[in-house]
Amino acid sequence: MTLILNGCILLLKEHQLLKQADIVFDNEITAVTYDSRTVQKDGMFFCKGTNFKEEYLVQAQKNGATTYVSEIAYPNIKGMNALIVNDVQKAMALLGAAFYDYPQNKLFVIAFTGTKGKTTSAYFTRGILQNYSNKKTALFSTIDRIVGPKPEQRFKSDLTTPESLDLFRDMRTAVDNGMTHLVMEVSSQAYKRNRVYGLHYDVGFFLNISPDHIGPNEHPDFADYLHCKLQLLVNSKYCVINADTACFEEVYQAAKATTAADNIYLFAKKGKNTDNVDFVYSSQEATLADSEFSIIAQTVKAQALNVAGLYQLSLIGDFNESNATAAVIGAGLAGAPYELAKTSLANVRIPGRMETLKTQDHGTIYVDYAHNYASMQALLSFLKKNNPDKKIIVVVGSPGNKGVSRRADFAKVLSEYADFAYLTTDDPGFEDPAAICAEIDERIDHQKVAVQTILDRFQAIAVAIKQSNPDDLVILAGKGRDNYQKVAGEDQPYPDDFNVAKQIVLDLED
Ligand SMILES: CC(=O)N[C@H]1[C@@H](OP(=O)(O)OP(=O)(O)OC[C@H]2O[C@@H](n3ccc(=O)[nH]c3=O)[C@H](O)[C@@H]2O)O[C@H](CO)[C@@H](O)[C@@H]1O[C@H](C)C(=O)N[C@@H](C)C(=O)N[C@H](CCC(=O)O)C(=O)O
Ligand SMILES: Nc1ncnc2c1ncn2[C@@H]1O[C@H](COP(=O)(O)OP(=O)(O)OP(=O)(O)O)[C@@H](O)[C@H]1O
Repeated sequence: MTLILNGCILLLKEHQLLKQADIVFDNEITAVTYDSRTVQKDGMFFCKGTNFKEEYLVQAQKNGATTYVSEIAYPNIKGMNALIVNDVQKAMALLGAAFYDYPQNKLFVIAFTGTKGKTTSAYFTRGILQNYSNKKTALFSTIDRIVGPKPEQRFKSDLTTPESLDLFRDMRTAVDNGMTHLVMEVSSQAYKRNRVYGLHYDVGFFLNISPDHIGPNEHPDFADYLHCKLQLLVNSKYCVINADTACFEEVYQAAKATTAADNIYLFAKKGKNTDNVDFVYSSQEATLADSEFSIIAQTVKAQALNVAGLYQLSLIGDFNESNATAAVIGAGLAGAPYELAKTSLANVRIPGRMETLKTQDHGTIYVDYAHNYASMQALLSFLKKNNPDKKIIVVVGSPGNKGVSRRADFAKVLSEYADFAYLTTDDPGFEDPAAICAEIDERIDHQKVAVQTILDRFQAIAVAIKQSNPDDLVILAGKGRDNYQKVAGEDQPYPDDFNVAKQIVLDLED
C-alpha cells in the first residue's frame, strides 16, 4: 500500500481540508499511523488527540516518518513534509481510505447505529450472512473484530468503532482474507470524531435512541448525540429504520435527505403505529430461553425481499425480536432468503447478551449486558410481563467515574420491577464501590424491593443464586462477558458473570 504526496494534497484540497503544504522532498509514503511508537520508514504520521505532545512528533521523525499531518505547524521540526489541515480526523479518514486502497468498495457493508441493540443486531446479521456468503462475512463489533475465517483473525475490540486508520486497515485485511461482506457497529462517537468520515455503507440501520453518552468526553447534549447518529443514514445507500424509535420524524427526514423513499425500509412491532411501515414483527411464543416471532411484509418492496415468515431465537426479549427483525431485513437486502435466514438465526448466541443458565433448584439465570435505564427497563419489563408470578432477583452495580446518572436510573428501574436487588461492584475505577452502592440504595423504594449490598461480585452472585427458588428469575446485569473489573486505573482479572454463575451452579448441583 502506498500514497503519493501529490495525490494526498489533491484529495485534501478536494475536501477543503488543506490549509498549507510544506513539501521538503517528494517521496512515496509506505506506512500510515497516529502513534509515534508504531511509525515505520517513509511513514505518514497524524498528530491528533487531546493528549498529543510535540515530543511524539519528534519520536515519529526518529522512527522514520517523513510527512506529518496536523492542525498546527511545528516550526521546530525540520526535514519533514508538513500537511497542515483544518480537521486532522477528517484528513486521517480520507487518507486512510486512500492508503488502504478503498477496501470498502470490495465489501457489502451493513452498518448499525442506535443506543441499544447494535451488537446484538450485528451478530444476528452476521449469523445469517456467514451462511449466505460461504463464511466470508467480517464483523467489527464492540466485542470483537473478525477479519478472516481463521481463529487468529478474530481479536478483541477496544472501541465500538475503531479509529479510521485501524478501520480501513482491518477492512483491507478482511478483503485480502477473501471476505465479501462486512457487518459493523457505528457509534455516535465515531461520527463525532470523524472516524468514519467519507465512508458509505450499502445498508445503514437506525435502531433506536435514548439519552446516553452525554458528558464531558462524549456529547455535550442530546441534540448533538442524535445529530451524530443521523449521519449514518445520510451515508447509506439503503436505510432501515425502526419506526418505534424516539425522534422518528427527525430520523426519517435524515434518511430522506439523501435516499429515495424506495430505498428506505421501516419496521415496527405489531400493536404500535404500523400503518405505513414495510415490515411488522410480532411475538408468538416465549419460553424461559427461546422465543418465536413472525415477520410480515406489508408493502410490495418488502415482499420482494422474500424474508417474511416465522423465526426462532435462542435468546429471549421482545427487544431481541426487534434486533432480529433488523438483521433479517439487512441480510435480505444483501440477498439472503427466508429459509436461510430462519435456520441461521435460530442458532445465533451472543456473548453476554441474554445468556441463560437453567438450574435444577435455583431458578433461571440470565447474564445480560444491560447497563443503563433503557436496557434494564427493556429487560426487566419483558421478564415481568411474561412471568408475572415469578420473583425477579437482580445483581447489579454501577461504574465509577462515569455515567453517574445510572445510579438513580438503576434505583428507579429496580423499584419498578425487582423483588430483590443485590448491589455489588461494577468497574468502580477510582471511586469507592460501597459509596456507589449506597447511592443506588438510598433511592430504591424499600417498600417494594428488598436490598442487600455485597461488594464482592462473585459472592453477590453466589448468594443471589443460592437464595433463589426453582421458579425465580436471577438476572446478572451490567457486565455481560466482561472478564475484568476496572479498579483504580487497572483491569483486574474477573472470570465473567457467566463463568461465575456456571461455577456456582456446578458446586450447588454436585
Ligand atoms: C474521547 C475519545 O473518543 N477519545 C479517543 C481518541 O483519543 P484522542 O484522539 O483524544 O487521543 P489521546 O488519547 O489524547 O492521545 C493522543 C495521541 O497521541 C498519540 N501518542 C500517544 C503516546 C505516544 O507515545 N505517542 C503517540 O503518538 C496517540 O496515539 C494519540 O493519537 O482516540 C483514541 C485512539 O487513538 C481512543 O482510544 C480514544 O477513545 C477513548 C479511550 C474512549 O474511551 N472513547 C469512547 C468515548 C468511545 O469512543 N466510545 C465509543 C462508544 C460510545 C458510543 O456509543 O458513542 C466507541 O466507538 O467505542
Ligand atoms: N433493541 C433494544 N432495545 C432496548 N434494549 C436493548 C435492545 N437490544 C439490546 N438491549 C439491551 O441492551 C444491552 C446491550 O445490547 P447490545 O450490546 O446489543 O447493544 P449496543 O447498542 O451494542 O450497546 P453498547 O453501545 O452499550 O455497547 C443488552 O444486553 C440488552 O439488555
